[in-house]
Amino acid sequence: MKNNLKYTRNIGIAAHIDAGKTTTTERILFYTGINHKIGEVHDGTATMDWMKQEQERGITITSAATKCEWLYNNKIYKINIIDTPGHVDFTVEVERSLRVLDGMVALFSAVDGVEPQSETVWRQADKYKVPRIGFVNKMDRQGADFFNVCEQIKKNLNANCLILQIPIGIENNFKGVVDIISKKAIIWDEKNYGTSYKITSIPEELIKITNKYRNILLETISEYDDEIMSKYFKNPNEISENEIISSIKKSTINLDIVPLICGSSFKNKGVQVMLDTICRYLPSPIDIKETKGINPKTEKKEIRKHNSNEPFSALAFKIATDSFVGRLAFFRVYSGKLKSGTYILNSRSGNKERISRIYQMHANKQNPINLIEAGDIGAAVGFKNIKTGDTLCDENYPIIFEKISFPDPVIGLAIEPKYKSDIEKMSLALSKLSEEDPTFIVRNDKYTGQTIISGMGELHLEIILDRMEREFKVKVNKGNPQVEYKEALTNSIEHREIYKKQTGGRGKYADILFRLEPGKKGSQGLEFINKVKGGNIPKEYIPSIEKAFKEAIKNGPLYGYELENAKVILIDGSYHSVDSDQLSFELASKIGFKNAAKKTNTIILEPIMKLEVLTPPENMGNIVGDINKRRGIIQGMEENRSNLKIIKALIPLSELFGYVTILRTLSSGRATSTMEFYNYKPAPSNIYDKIILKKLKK
Ligand SMILES: Nc1nc2c(ncn2[C@@H]2O[C@H](COP(=O)(O)OP(=O)(O)OP(=O)(O)O)[C@@H](O)[C@H]2O)c(=O)[nH]1
Repeated sequence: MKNNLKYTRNIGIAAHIDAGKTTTTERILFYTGINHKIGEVHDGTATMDWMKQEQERGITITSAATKCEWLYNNKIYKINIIDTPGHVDFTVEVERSLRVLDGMVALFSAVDGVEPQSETVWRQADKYKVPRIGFVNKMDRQGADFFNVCEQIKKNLNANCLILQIPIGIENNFKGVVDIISKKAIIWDEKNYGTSYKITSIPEELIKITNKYRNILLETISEYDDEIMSKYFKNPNEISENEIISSIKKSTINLDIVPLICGSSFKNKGVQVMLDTICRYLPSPIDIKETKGINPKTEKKEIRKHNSNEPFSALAFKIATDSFVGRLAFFRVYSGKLKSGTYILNSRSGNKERISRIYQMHANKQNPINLIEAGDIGAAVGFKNIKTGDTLCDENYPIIFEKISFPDPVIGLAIEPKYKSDIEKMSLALSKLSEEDPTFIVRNDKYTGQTIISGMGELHLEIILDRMEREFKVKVNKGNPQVEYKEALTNSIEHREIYKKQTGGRGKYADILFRLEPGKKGSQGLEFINKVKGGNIPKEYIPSIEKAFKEAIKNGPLYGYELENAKVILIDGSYHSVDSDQLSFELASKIGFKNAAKKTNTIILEPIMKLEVLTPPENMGNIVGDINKRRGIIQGMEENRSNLKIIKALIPLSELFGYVTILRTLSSGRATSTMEFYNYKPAPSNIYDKIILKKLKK
């Protein structure tokens, strides 16, 4: 079939945990004919939750991609869907998916409204400028209130919501919706899993409210559309349905408005209309015309038009190990086409790679295809060296797209294999798992020699250990969870390092003079500036110096924790025409960093978490008192519609281990909490003693 980009949609479904993402995706697969039966999360039969751990726990852990087709307005639309996890420990899955998607369906629970993780995914979508529609799910549940959720979205997410539907009935009695644009009612059939529905006239009692919201709709879109505005003032009845639809699409793509609809995925109501809404308002790859990047050779900006006739370019957004096909790299094609069996350039590594096979993904199943074109999402095998965020391109037209940024892991765990003979198996498992997951990091503690694995939270590490046991057959002993601190320089130092070795034959020589400084506030990693004049250090050695410093800052001078940031200004140096080589300069930089860093003043930074507790009012005093005792700072208190108090606080991670159990005790099991990384802050001095004591004990 010809790839008609106009009728392609690449979308993600994202929300707070349990809002119903997987349930909704399962309905989509059923109504689009991909599945002949509806899979349910609670039965462990959801297609998209294919991992054993997902089925057992009823949560999504890894984002799954699939493709389906939907007939809208007499055209077949091809929709690539990514179902993402809601739990904050797996936020990386949302981040990387949003980076390559053109649109998002933000799901909300009609009862719980905007929840902490809804805010996180919303911010992530803002960051990547992803147009979105909102689907207020669970309209059948007791306490459901569509208009209240709309108000919360406006207030808490600062969104310009555009209500497109009025619910018909509510809770147990939820039957369907009034479509404000067509002024028609859609009532779902209770039988046949909602596959059939009636389109009828608006129930008498909803005419007034429909007219009210139709007016609000026209007013809102006319703010962004002069033509609609002038017609609206002359005679609103003259504005046609098609004009309204194309105006909404334009403003949605420009991120000016967010269309809102509602339904109940579990009760099979509203999902077909959601698919129509995706086709109607979310952008096709050609609505977003181009992607910007940098040509690594000229270092100049370039663009790739989203078009199959342009040179090939794609972004790898996920690496997964599959037991049958091996290492699978998921990628989004921005321009050109790729045939299986051909070569591409990985512009990060500079290596040419042969793509032996290309697949269209359906959860964990691969359907082999020969060709993939601009606008599409697929997976491939054959890569020797590939990382999440790599740009893949035509070797004659190299380009590097903006990288995906990932948060640093904050919780660590010391592990060792249960059986000595498993050492190699363990290191293979760890390297495969960290290749898949950029927020899972493995390091050796420089003081204790232990292997420390670190991740986004306790659940994240629990799942990693579970996967090690099941997929790689390695059992491990583990220590208690520990905080992954960071170190920060507070002053700058100038240092000269001369690395010299005379061995009789060709020796080694490198001389560098550099300044080591704290990095820019809020920045991460190394900023490297080369100020060497007149070829005192030949150009070809500079990248080795930069690489060595980048590596060196992973081991801070105080306790070996990673430096939050640093700036290195290479000022001068000298070389020897025979003895100098890249390795000499690399070693001079590594040793130079250690020696310079020893002379700096370094402090410890500790991760601070954003904690949100939901509790009955009578337990609030106890919980707030406890938060204060744990060095927490209360940020605010609110009340939700069920009269529960919401306590928001910033609190050091080191005070939050086992918090779920503590909260249970404080509230007799009635309060719940969510936490999410906020920032790093200088730790009080007693933390230094704690760290040293721990390391000495080991
Ligand atoms: N009553 C009702 N329950 C729903 C609805 N949609 C989902 N659920 C239930 O809510 C629970 C969570 O649904 P999921 O689809 O797993 O939610 P999710 O957002 O994918 O969850 P995570 O992936 O773990 O973040 C399940 O028990 C569903 O059956 C709905 O429309 N009405």
